[in-house]
Amino acid sequence: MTRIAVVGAGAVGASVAAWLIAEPRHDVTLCTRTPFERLHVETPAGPLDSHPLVLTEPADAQPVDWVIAATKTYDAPGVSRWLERLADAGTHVAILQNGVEHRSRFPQLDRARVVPVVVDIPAERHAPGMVVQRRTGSMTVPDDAAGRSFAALFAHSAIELRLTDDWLTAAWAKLAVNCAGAINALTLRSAEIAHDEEAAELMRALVRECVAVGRAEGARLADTLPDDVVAGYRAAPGDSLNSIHADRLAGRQTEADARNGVIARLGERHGIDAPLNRMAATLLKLGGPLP
Ligand SMILES: NC(=O)C1=CN([C@@H]2O[C@H](COP(=O)(O)OP(=O)(O)OC[C@H]3O[C@@H](n4cnc5c(N)ncnc54)[C@H](OP(=O)(O)O)[C@@H]3O)[C@@H](O)[C@H]2O)C=CC1
Ligand SMILES: CC(C)(CO)C(=O)C(=O)O
Repeated sequence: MTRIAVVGAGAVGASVAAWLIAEPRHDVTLCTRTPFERLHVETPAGPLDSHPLVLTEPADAQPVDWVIAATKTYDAPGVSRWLERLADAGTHVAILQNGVEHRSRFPQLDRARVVPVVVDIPAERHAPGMVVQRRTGSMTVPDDAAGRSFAALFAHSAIELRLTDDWLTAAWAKLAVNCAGAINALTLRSAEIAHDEEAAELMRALVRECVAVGRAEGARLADTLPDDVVAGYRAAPGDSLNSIHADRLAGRQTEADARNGVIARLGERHGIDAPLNRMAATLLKLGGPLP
């Protein structure tokens, strides 16, 4: 039996947990903030239903083989409280979050046992334990021992696991998609807004800043990325909500710093200005959660 704890059973955590639970050799515990009894995930391959063990208090947790952290980036301190109970010297920790700072959010962990995961699984949470996974999607991890063990956990699942020897580039390419999502969060309009040429041009401009800073950090990003990102939004179902837009609608804090602010912050290290991403992060912060 592989003991797995999923910390944060929201849109991504619940989707991933549902697939992990479907493998009988996995002993899966959900570590949540809001309790629920039934986990129901609508996946492109059909519904996955289960009644997993759900803990809400770190004090009740025991060490496991794998911790899968899938909270928002700003909830990293809450994850660390769970890790104090869930992780011992043999535990691996996978960080399923957006942004490019997966490892630096958890400096206390042994680098060899951390798997930073680029998640491309569009999913929406409708109620605690009730999630719609829009696409089967993929997860990209470094092609090292820990990354390969993480991928093996999903061998039975429909989620595609990609191993890469250039995780930095994968993370920045995903950040390019996410930084453009600020336009959805600021206007409160779903993916369809990318068909508006003025909005699309703003998305491209945000991505151009991301490309400049990402390249300075060492990522190999294509010149076509700004157009590719807009094409991706245009190809998505018009009503899809990205997670930062969903956060605003739900009255939650947003990941603006991890998705836009980071481009301005890291840009400063290289003398590259990223005023549009700085503005997006500032407006999302000052705009705060909707009432
Ligand atoms: N949704 C998506 O389509 C995608 C999201 N991502 C990224 O994945 C990450 C997770 O996003 P997403 O799943 O959308 O987020 P959600 O807000 O849907 O889920 C986060 C979950 O973490 C829980 N949580 C917060 N603090 C704690 C804590 N201390 N202990 C236990 N649970 C806690 C929340 O609890 P509560 O229920 O109480 O709020 C919530 O259920 C983000 O970095 C996001 O950017 C990446 C790709 C796609
Ligand atoms: C762009 C998307 C939907 C891709 O999985 C995402 O990362 C998010 O909603 O945060």
